[in-house]
Amino acid sequence: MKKLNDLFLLTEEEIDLLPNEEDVLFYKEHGFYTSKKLLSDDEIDQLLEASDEFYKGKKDHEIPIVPKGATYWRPGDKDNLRQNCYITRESEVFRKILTKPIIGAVAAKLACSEESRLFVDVLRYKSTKVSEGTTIGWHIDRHYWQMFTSDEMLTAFIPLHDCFEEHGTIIMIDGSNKWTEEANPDDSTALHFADRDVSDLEKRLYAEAAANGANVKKVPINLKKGQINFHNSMTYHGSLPNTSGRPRQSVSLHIQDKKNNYRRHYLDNGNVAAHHTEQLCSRNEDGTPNYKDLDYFPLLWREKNQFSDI
Ligand SMILES: O=C(O)CCC(=O)C(=O)O
Ligand SMILES: [Fe+2]
Repeated sequence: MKKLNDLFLLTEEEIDLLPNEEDVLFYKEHGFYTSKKLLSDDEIDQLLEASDEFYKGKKDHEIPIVPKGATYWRPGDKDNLRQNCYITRESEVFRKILTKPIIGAVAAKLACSEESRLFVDVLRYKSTKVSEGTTIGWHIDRHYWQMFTSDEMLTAFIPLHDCFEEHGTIIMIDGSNKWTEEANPDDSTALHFADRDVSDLEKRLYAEAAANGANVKKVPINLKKGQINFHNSMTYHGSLPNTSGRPRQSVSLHIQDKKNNYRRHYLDNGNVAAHHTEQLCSRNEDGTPNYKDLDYFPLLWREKNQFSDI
């Protein structure tokens, strides 16, 4: 029988791509880390081609329902910012390339975890020279993920081309992963950023910084094709319109660390915090969503010797 271990081997070259101790310390201190080139030009080109096909309607598999609350662009929808959750389920090419062990291994190393599991993904297409609806307001991903126990979940931002400030690349708020929530202790931030007012989010960012006695230092993340930026779920980030002349195309992979689990969390309005993935994944015996359902949340990486046969 094939051992799961065999699926999680890195080549010598890939081992050299892992973050070192200093990189992990940088990540802990600043809340983000930019990798070496983890994807080849050929892999990125395959992803671009697959996304062109996807936007024309080609799907290798279809999710059974588009869950309520999931962003899911369809041809004919407004074209300023296309956002499609579940691309690694619907496209074989995305699935194959983005579940390469090296991506999960880097995530695990940063989170100091023996394992990483995919949580959910979003393919994005930010039209060029369109300002309306293309700013992604300041937020921390944890606000949307209150149904989880772990603060160590993280996101891999993977552009499908060189991605610089002019493309409206992702921007990190340096060190904000260490802030505690002082100024905005309510749950309105749990609304998806697409449903929030950008200037309100800007005000909240500055209020939060002031309450923490910190300055807002915005760090645009310039990435060469194949590089990936990882940010912690507690790090404030956002992005601005794309002025480059080409669409900004990217995928965000949201990743669970090993210890992450479901918890019942009540929002201020009395509702239980719920994520749209819960409409698809299996349930535990007690009826709670199974965030270890390896069908919906595949393993991206597991340290050797952690498990036996599959
Ligand atoms: O694509 C962007 O500019 C931001 C995406 C984002 O918020 C994320 O990856 O968590
Ligand atoms: Fe985010």
